[in-house]
Amino acid sequence: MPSLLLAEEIQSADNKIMKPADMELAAVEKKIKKEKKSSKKSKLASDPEPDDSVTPKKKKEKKRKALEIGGGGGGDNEEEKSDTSSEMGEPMNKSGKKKKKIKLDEEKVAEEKVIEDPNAVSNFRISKPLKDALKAKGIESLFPIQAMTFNLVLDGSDLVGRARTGQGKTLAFVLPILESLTNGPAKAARKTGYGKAPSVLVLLPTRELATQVFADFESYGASLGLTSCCLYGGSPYQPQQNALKRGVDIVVGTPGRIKDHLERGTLNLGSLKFRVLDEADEMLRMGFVEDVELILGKVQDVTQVQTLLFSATLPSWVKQISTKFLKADKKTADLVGNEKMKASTNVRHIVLPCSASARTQLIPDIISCYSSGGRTIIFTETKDCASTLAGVLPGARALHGDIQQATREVTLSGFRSGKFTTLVATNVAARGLDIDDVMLIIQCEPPRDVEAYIHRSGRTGRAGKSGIAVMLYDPRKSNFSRIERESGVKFEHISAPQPSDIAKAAGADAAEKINEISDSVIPVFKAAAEELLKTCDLSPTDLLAKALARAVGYTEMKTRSILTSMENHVTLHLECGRAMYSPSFVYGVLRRFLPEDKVESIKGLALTADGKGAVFDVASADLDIFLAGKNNAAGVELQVVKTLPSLQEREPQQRGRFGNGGGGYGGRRGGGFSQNRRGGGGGRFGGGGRGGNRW
Ligand SMILES: Nc1ncnc2c1ncn2[C@@H]1O[C@H](COP(=O)(O)OP(=O)(O)OP(=O)(O)O)[C@@H](O)[C@H]1O
Repeated sequence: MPSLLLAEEIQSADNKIMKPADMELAAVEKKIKKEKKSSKKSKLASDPEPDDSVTPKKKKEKKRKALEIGGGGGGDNEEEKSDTSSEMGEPMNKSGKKKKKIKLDEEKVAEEKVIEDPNAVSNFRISKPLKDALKAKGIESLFPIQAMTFNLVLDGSDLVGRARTGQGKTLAFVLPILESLTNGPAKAARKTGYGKAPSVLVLLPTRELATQVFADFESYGASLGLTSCCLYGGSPYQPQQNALKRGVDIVVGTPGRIKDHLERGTLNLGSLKFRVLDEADEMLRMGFVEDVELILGKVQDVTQVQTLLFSATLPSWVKQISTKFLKADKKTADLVGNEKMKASTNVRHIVLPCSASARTQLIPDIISCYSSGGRTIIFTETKDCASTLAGVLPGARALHGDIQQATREVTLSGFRSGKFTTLVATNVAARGLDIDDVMLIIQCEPPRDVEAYIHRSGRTGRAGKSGIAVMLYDPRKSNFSRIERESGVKFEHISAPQPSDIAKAAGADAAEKINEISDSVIPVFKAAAEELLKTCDLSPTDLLAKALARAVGYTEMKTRSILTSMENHVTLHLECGRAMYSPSFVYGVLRRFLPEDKVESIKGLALTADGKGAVFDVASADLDIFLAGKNNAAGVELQVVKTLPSLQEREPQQRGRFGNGGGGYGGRRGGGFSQNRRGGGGGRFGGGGRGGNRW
């Protein structure tokens, strides 16, 4: 039975199972030994053994020398500087007083262990060139998943590794593989010379992710003289073929293109020492697993190959299917384990009710409220939705599987470099992508499975930074309780930011900037300003307020409903003293005091969880009609809602072949807003050919 290494266990070089506490103590013991050795040396130096042959003159000379050694150091530490020897060989301070012997004991060194980092790169069997490469990127200490698995991989184990998103799983396999190929067990078997067959194969679910992991292997591998290439679809075969012909150590790629090279005979996997499935659960899912199985099966002797599986999500079925590829004595390093929270703990997870029709107005305000000026990734369920939304959001670009590969690469590099800061993507960007300064993730609706939620929200809050993930949901069509249950996330419930809140912040910002404007503009605008003051009956303050509004792009102030986030709508709560158990019952109550056209105009009708009432949106212009009408209906309570009451959950509508259920938002017959979003061809996210690229 493979041993399960949880967060509290870690493999030592001699295969003893160490707990981090043990490891820390080992480091402490090592430090004590080092301190004792050095204190003995310094003691000897400052307090040599009494020597009978030493005459008084020589003794004085020795003492002077000892004084120099003890007191001559330039160190900061007063003790070091002033540490000198006395006749009794005891260390003395500058004033010549005897100093208490510095006793190095566990407590003292234990205090220092706070300074000593057990995960420091120097504590691991990492060669200097690789250490220097890590240091050049500011990495001096390994993340927990890396520290936990480094020795396991370097010493030859098959491994299943899990850590939450953004916790450094890539280097958890890159570092030990590179070390093993150049200074470890795989070194002898590594092929060399022109046309060498690769020793490492790394499979990823998307081209973008393959490119990203390839970049790590290429930059760190170069420090050890190892070469890599990246094989993914949508790009020319020839350069890939040339690289394989010259010979590489490491091949990174997507299954579709790797399979093509195998069929063409341009890729030989017969000498592999490592097989890695990153985002393993995705790689073993329907649509990939057949290609993956065929590719992994190309090795001649599986006993000579180490297989590593990594992901932030490892549903239970993965463990069964992975036994096909892993040795019986595989190790499991699981930093998530049975913890309830499976998503990133560095992320604020927020839900916000919003109808599909309100998204394009609401999303820019969510970005201005929550992106803190950083980058935003917006996830949609279909490619068409991604393209449509990117087309209407100022400065946004789309990324999905129907876009030409060259355009995808330009888009992603533009997003990484900050040429634009809003990316609208399908799940092609959900996993693994590591992009600096992504502060906000918006999901337009709850995704189909909890893994998608965990990976999408994990594009922010990486490497210990914080982030915000906002998930929009249409109270009538979908709910998020399953995601909440399965991900362990406790969502923060907020209602849509009101346009007035956004405008207020923008206005204050604009007012501040007024003082930065050069006086040179005054003569040009003075006449118009005087004319305005003369002809307009507003006070100067009100006039200035309008000028500020205009400056930040507002010509009117709209309200936004809290149920559907639709502008110029307001949410009402209806009760009638009896249980309200169906929408048609609610329409019947409304017909008792409203004309038919007003009844039909309500939007987003949803029943409250207590079964006593209903909420719905009405046009702000009709509010008085609704409130006046209820006075003629005995027992009817109708009021404007300030905070959304909890609503009856609805099973997400079965999405048709083309995206959603076709019904959509609005009146009784769902006749409101309906998006007939084409989902494209086959595959889970439409479009996409064989495994390689389904989003
Ligand atoms: N030891 C380290 N010290 C500092 N930064 C690190 C360290 N290891 C990795 N990083 C950085 O952390 C970020 C996340 O790493 P990585 O993309 O490998 O995470 P991941 O666990 O694979 O995430 P995901 O589950 O989303 O794929 C990267 O920017 C990486 O450079």
